[in-house]
Amino acid sequence: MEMIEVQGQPPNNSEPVVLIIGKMDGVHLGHQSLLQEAERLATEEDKIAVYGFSDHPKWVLRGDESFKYSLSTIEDRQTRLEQFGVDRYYHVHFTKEYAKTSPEEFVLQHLNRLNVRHVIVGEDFRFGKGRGSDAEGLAELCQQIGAGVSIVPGVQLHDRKVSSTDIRTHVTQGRMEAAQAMLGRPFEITGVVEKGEQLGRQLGFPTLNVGGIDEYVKVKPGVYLGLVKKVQEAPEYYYTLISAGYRPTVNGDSYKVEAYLLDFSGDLYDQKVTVQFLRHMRDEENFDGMDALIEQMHQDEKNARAILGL
Ligand SMILES: Cc1cc2nc3c(=O)[nH]c(=O)nc-3n(C[C@H](O)[C@H](O)[C@H](O)COP(=O)(O)O)c2cc1C
Ligand SMILES: Nc1ncnc2c1ncn2[C@@H]1O[C@H](COP(=O)(O)OP(=O)(O)O)[C@@H](O)[C@H]1O
Repeated sequence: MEMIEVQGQPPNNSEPVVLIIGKMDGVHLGHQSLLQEAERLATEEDKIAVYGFSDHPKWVLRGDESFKYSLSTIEDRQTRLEQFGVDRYYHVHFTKEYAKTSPEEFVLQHLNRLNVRHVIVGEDFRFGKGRGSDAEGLAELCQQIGAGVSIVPGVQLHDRKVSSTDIRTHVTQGRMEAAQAMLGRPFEITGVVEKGEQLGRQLGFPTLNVGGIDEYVKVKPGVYLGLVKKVQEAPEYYYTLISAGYRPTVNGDSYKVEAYLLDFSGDLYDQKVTVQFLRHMRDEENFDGMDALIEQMHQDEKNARAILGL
């Protein structure tokens, strides 16, 4: 997929595009409905493009930490959107300055450079300085640049609209099944295996430490059942016990995600892995000594095997 970095105005473009506006964090069921609409509307000549913002406005403008972290990195979004037929991603740098763009400037100057045939947004879309305009306002302005607009209704799940905000809350509360229901797949993070303190193998539970995951929302500290995928040409999956948290028993100092792969032995250092969270098994505990921790880890493994039929 083509990736275009945008600071302020996007570059001129000649090929016709069907454009979806939104960060698409997580590419959840609601986003997937916008993607289906794009597939439906795009003709042979059209490119399908996403106009996505780099950071959440509530983080950039208000410093609200709960909007700092994401369900997906830009690489994750790229991979996923490509699978849904997207040809191009405009990665728009959302800054305090950019937030001053008026609705008119956004459509008549920015979008007007893109040769947009059709724009697709969700029904609650707001845009422009101070969230000044909405989907209807977009439709009116787009008439002036000869682009059609589709306003796609939100996807409902059990009386709530599927949203990235709700999914982030589910993840931080350890509700992995609920997150999965809204995403249409398990919540996952991708990173590179780093060296830890080499304590795991002494305890009989070697764990790979997943590095480079600072952008992701932090799952609630605890033990999870999940999968590890080795990201390579022919991916391999392993059932896994995941420990996420601060490791109070061993005086851990920072938040870490570690994975103990069932029925695996080998070296995974420096490999790229994806960790998928399937279900929360228990909260993280501060054990009185290593023996109690080891005993509990054996129990965790037993519980996991029982669930998986291993
Ligand atoms: C199944 C499992 C459960 C764990 N549960 C806890 C826990 O409840 N409390 C805790 O402090 N650490 C827990 N840990 C983390 C261990 O303390 C950690 O894996 C160990 O210190 C090894 O660290 P290292 O990989 O950096 O060497 C758990 C690890 C695993 C694999
Ligand atoms: N079943 C397994 N699950 C996770 N990692 C394993 C497993 N078997 C071997 N390993 C390897 O051992 C490393 C973890 O060993 P550990 O003693 O916990 O060291 P570290 O503290 O560096 O993570 C992993 O990064 C991986 O390369």
